[in-house]
Amino acid sequence: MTAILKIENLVKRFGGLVATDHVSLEVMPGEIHALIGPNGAGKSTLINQLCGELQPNEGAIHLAGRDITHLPVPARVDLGLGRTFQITSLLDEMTVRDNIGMAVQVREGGNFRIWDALRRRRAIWDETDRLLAGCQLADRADVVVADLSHGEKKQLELLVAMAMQPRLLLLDEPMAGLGHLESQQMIGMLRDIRKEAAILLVEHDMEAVFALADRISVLVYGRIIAQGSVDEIRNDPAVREAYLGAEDELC
Ligand SMILES: Nc1ncnc2c1ncn2[C@@H]1O[C@H](COP(=O)(O)OP(=O)(O)OP(=O)(O)O)[C@@H](O)[C@H]1O
Repeated sequence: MTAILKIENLVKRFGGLVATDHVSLEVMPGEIHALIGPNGAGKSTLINQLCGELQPNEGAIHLAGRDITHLPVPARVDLGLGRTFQITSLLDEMTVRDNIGMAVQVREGGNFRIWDALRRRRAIWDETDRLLAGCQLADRADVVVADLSHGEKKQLELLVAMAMQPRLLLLDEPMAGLGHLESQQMIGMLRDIRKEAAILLVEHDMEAVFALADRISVLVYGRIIAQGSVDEIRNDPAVREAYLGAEDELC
């Protein structure tokens, strides 16, 4: 089976600092692969190279078998790379349904200026309703974004990303700022989403990582120090020492 994402020996230097140091990992179809590590480990630098916002100094990135290392951001999106954009990308005065519908429309090649004419098209709303079905947000479809809670905005952000039909979704701390109930809802959404897109999950919330991940890579000072299943990572002495330190944090 071809990996959806294959990263080979990715190196990114900022002057004398090696922020990602020969990082290699694979994400298989249907898999949730978590990337964990302490502050400054290089997680965001890695994600930014995958998105195309940073160019690596060495190494290669393959998406579903295609070398995307030197492709610009929009070309990567066209090939199926998706990410969330930290709520700021949501349109505050528009409803939940319109935000998703607009993203569906963008994927189909339309643009914001002709949105009013396009919003009457049935196919857009069928796809929007499909994305909303089964989500907590379905009951809030006609609420404007400005009136949503933080957790609801994060759920909407995820649905907007899924409207682009990515093969691989890059998620940078989806649990950040969520309460316990909202985190549980987010975990449920991510479990559903994995049926449609593989996920590379950067997350500090270990409860969520252990609940969701098929495989975990541990990044410390730019290097992968361990890769494995939840049990393998939990029981790895090097991970305990280098990353979390306190044993009970991994339980
Ligand atoms: N544009 C930049 N110029 C110089 N140094 C940078 C730049 N971006 C990141 N760094 C450095 O690279 C290292 C990795 O940073 P990065 O933000 O990728 O870590 P992180 O694992 O995402 O941390 P956090 O969990 O705090 O978000 C850090 O030492 C950081 O200071």
